[in-house]
Amino acid sequence: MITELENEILIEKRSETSNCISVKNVTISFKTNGKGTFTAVKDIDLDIKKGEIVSIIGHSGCGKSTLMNSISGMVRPTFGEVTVNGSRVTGPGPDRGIVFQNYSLLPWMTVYRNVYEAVDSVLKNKSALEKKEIVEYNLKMVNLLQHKDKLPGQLSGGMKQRTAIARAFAINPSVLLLDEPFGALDALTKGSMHVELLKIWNLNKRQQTIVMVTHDIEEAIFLSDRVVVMNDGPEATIREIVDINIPRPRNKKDIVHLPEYMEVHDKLLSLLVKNLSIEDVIFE
Ligand SMILES: Nc1ncnc2c1ncn2[C@@H]1O[C@H](COP(=O)(O)OP(=O)(O)OP(=O)(O)O)[C@@H](O)[C@H]1O
Repeated sequence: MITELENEILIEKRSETSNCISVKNVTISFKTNGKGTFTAVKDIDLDIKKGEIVSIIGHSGCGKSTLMNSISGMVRPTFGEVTVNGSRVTGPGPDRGIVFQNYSLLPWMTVYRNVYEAVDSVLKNKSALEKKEIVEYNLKMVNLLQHKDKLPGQLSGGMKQRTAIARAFAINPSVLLLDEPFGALDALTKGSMHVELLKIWNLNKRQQTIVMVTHDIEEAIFLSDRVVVMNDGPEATIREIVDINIPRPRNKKDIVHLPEYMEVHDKLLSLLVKNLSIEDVIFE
């Protein structure tokens, strides 16, 4: 007879070996206006295990969103394939919640309605009361309950982004795809959203797979198990995948003093920043 805890560990161990997302030999080219093609990313191979948090980092325009969109199903690979939970991705699906950098809220619906519609279309077997509770819980989490009746046009950039985050969290998908989700937020809100994200991940027994595009090295280290560093495009490839071996739970204030943190921070900086210092210019 095994205990509940042993059972959970067994499940976790089993899931550690199974890939949730598999990007196989993916190349993505776009048609350009002048009848040519532009290859954004080339020959990408990336396996992400169930329950992993993986960040994608790289310079602006290198193809992070393109790679992410091949997982969300918004962009079809020109070559290669992406599978999620064993099924080939052919379009968006309710198993993947997405937060874009440009919010993507429906402008004619209130904050409450934007979240409710998503919950209503995905969690069909919940009662109306349960759906209302889920929406309110998630709006409270992002501090927007008091603004629930506003339209997107009446919100600040950060508030729009928080609405989009609440909407993605509310449907509790097995895969959460976050494209610079916290980019528009002030440092304090960003910090508390990081904690909320990890809280939700823990509540789901760390079984939810999270892929996040970011420009923020500290954010990537705090949240991730691995950081995928991309080369510049066109024809961008994966430059290196860096493991973040910092034990969880992580405390933002404490981890920065750990040798593992400093080592991985240095490594990411040197992979991403070409010139770490500038020569003083001497005017004669
Ligand atoms: N639909 C499209 N048609 C043509 N080119 C595209 C399309 N989508 C993306 N690209 C090009 O692909 C390249 C990668 O774009 P992508 O948005 O993936 O970069 P990114 O790394 O996410 O950038 P950022 O960090 O600035 O958001 C860019 O050169 C972009 O212009």
